[in-house]
Amino acid sequence: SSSSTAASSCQRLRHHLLPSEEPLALNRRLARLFTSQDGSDGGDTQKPFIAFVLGGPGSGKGTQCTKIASDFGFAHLSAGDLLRHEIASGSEKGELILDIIKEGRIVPSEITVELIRKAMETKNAKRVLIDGFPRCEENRIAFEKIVGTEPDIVIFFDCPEDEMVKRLLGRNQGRVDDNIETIKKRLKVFESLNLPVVDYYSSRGKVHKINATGTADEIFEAVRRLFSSLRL
Ligand SMILES: Nc1ncnc2c1ncn2[C@@H]1O[C@H](COP(=O)(O)OP(=O)(O)O)[C@@H](O)[C@H]1O
Ligand SMILES: Nc1ccn([C@H]2C[C@H](O)[C@@H](COP(=O)(O)OP(=O)(O)O)O2)c(=O)n1
Ligand SMILES: [Mg+2]
Repeated sequence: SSSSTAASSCQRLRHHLLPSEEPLALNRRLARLFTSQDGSDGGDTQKPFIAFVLGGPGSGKGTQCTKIASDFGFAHLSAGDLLRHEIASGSEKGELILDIIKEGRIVPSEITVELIRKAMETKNAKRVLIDGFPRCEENRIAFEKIVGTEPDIVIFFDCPEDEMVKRLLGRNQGRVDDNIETIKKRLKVFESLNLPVVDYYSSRGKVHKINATGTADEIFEAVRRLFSSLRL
């Protein structure tokens, strides 16, 4: 929005301010008004509501995100899909990403965060699900630095390993990493690098743990309860 709009808003808002109010307090109040959650500014200046969606490989992140997106009006950004899209583009960066994904390892944060940042900018959505990210502390710190914000909530889908393995072996999407050797590596990487990120957000009171066993519909009942309880 242009500065003239801001200036006229400023004038319109003067009567909300006390005569004695300090300029700093005035700026703070204006900033708050312009970032209010009422949706009146079309999403341009407003910080989106961000949910990180975590869980082991095969825990059902993608499946549940599709449902959340359609029922609660979220944009769904899958870090894995963004990386696979880069592979499919045939770029040199894509070749590097493919080599890493085949090994079950984590792609350098600057690559993934840049893809997420661009996708967030393009979608310009008020509510965003970031699926499969951050996968490690390095991912988390790079996001905070480059995007300059933190998630509002973190969803963690808790699923036993044997169930995850069963689901991944039955996924049938032709993925280069859904074979038993790579799956074993991904599970190790999940435990050693991704669980610490969940612990970090737990200590900050942001994690909502959901039991990810049962049918997709049963799990979504718990997910629906959670999202219905949020002030979005
Ligand atoms: N609750 C569930 N029970 C059984 N299979 C499931 C369930 N949720 C998802 N799946 C299937 O398991 C596989 C992995 O699910 P997906 O949503 O891709 O998980 P993630 O994104 O966490 O790897 C997919 O083939 C999906 O259809
Ligand atoms: N933040 C991320 C997300 C995914 N990746 C890579 C490494 C992961 O094993 C693959 C696949 O991720 P994806 O989230 O699609 O996989 P799952 O849905 O958990 O089965 O992509 C990454 O390097 N960094
Ligand atoms: Mg997925």
